[in-house]
Amino acid sequence: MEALKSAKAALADQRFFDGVQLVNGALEAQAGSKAGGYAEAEAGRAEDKQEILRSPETFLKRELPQMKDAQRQLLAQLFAVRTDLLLGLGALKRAVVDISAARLLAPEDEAMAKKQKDIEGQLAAGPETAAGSKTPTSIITGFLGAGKTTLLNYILESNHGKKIAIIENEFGEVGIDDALLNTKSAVTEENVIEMNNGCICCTVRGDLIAGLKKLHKQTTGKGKPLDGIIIETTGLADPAPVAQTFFADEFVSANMVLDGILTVVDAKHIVGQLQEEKPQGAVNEAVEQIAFADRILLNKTDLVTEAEVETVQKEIRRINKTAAIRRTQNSVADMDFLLGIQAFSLEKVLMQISQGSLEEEEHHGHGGHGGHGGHGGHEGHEGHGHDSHGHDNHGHEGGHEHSCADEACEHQSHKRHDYRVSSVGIQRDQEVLKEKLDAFISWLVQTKGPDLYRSKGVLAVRGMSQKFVFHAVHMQFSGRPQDAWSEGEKRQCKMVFIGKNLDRAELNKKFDECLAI
Ligand SMILES: Nc1nc2c(ncn2[C@@H]2O[C@H](COP(=O)(O)OP(=O)(O)OP(=O)(O)O)[C@@H](O)[C@H]2O)c(=O)[nH]1
Repeated sequence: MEALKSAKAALADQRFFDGVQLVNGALEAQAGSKAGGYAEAEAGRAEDKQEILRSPETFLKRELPQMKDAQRQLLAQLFAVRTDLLLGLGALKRAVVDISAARLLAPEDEAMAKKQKDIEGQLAAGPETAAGSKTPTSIITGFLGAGKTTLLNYILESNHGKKIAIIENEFGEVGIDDALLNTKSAVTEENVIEMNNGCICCTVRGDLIAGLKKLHKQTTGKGKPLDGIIIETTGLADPAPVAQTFFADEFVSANMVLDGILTVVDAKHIVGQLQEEKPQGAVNEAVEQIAFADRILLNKTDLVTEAEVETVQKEIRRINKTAAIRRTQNSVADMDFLLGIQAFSLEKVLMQISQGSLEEEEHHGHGGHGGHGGHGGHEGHEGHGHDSHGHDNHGHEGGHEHSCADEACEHQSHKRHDYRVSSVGIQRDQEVLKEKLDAFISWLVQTKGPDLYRSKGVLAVRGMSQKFVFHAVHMQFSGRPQDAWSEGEKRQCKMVFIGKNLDRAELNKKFDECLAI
């Protein structure tokens, strides 16, 4: 069957969401197929389609006796492929449901029996190893009118077969976004919780926790676990306290995992929004939202020229060098770009940094050739074991880490707006000493925490056979040794910091004090 073949190809390419959608389509077609000899009544077909996606076991127990062998085999394969796709997305609980369905259809298949045992073993191993047992949660942020609700609706309308709940934070007018939401999607009213006490970022984080708890009770507590949660923040919100909730609160960190921060940017207005002068001490929300992003949707590209999009992209790169950028219209992007990105998992940091995919910016220079949509990101780094160049902290960082002899280039850099937010990358081909690293981290978190929006890194610690991997949002730090260095692999340290008023020279100097020389 064509869809099965395509789903297998998607699995091989790690396009997990695409793959899930292909399988869902095929399963729906099977459930709705009169030729299949089941689901006869027209009225029953829509329900069957939902049921085969959401509760395959119930569907199969009822329909199995009427199925022909060929259909059983096809369905078994579809569920087996969807199991692997869900594993790719880290959705362990859903994978168990699917492999159980596949086993119902093909009880003699030993490979499937083994797979079922493995997955159940992983789940039983507890939340630390089974990140998949936590509900992945995405934060959508972006300036007023950028296209956040459009993105939310697009995700909800996509045929991903997932049960996703929404938490919205309204600023000012109550309930507008709620009214705009398309209710024919996977969202049911009971899953929409609005934060009406004002701004989610500073005053109602308690409400967010309460909201998440309520959701958990309404769903997992009733045996109807969610596949995901999306939090849409107001256009004026700082996403940090929302993100920090996932580190700081015990209940939330035990049951939910932050999947990523998606920032929608209005290609036509963003440069003005970024450059808007704020009163002393006040934050520019548009700058912060870009600084925090794991994924950036450069939206409304229909309203600007190609040259303008290029300029906007360069400005974004000056603030955040690691987020992947995708140019969009009406916030339409691949589901794999948006959900299941696991941006906060230590494994992802490790993969991203060890693959060296973050290093291209330096070679491109000029700070602007970053996001070729969907690429894991690009990151400036400080060269190999030597301190970098004479840029001070007057806002010319970001795109100009290299010492540029080109006069025109310098000239251009001095005309640039000073966002005070930039990315600093550090790379050293040396090891660090553990006790000095602890002191560095403690200095970093305590003195720079408020200004440090995002940081992540992979470090080689002397005497440690594993890589020390960390990530942090402001002062919320998470790090641990994982994955051994391979035989012959160069032991090195790579980090990136995104924040306000970052003093590149100071960060380098302090980090160099940790080096084992
Ligand atoms: N031309 C154009 N319009 C778009 C695009 N994406 C969204 N819009 C429109 O822009 C307007 C604002 O979109 P929303 O999705 O409501 O934006 P938002 O970020 O949720 O807005 P707030 O809730 O006010 O912060 C709507 O009228 C959308 O239809 C796009 O790519 N091109």
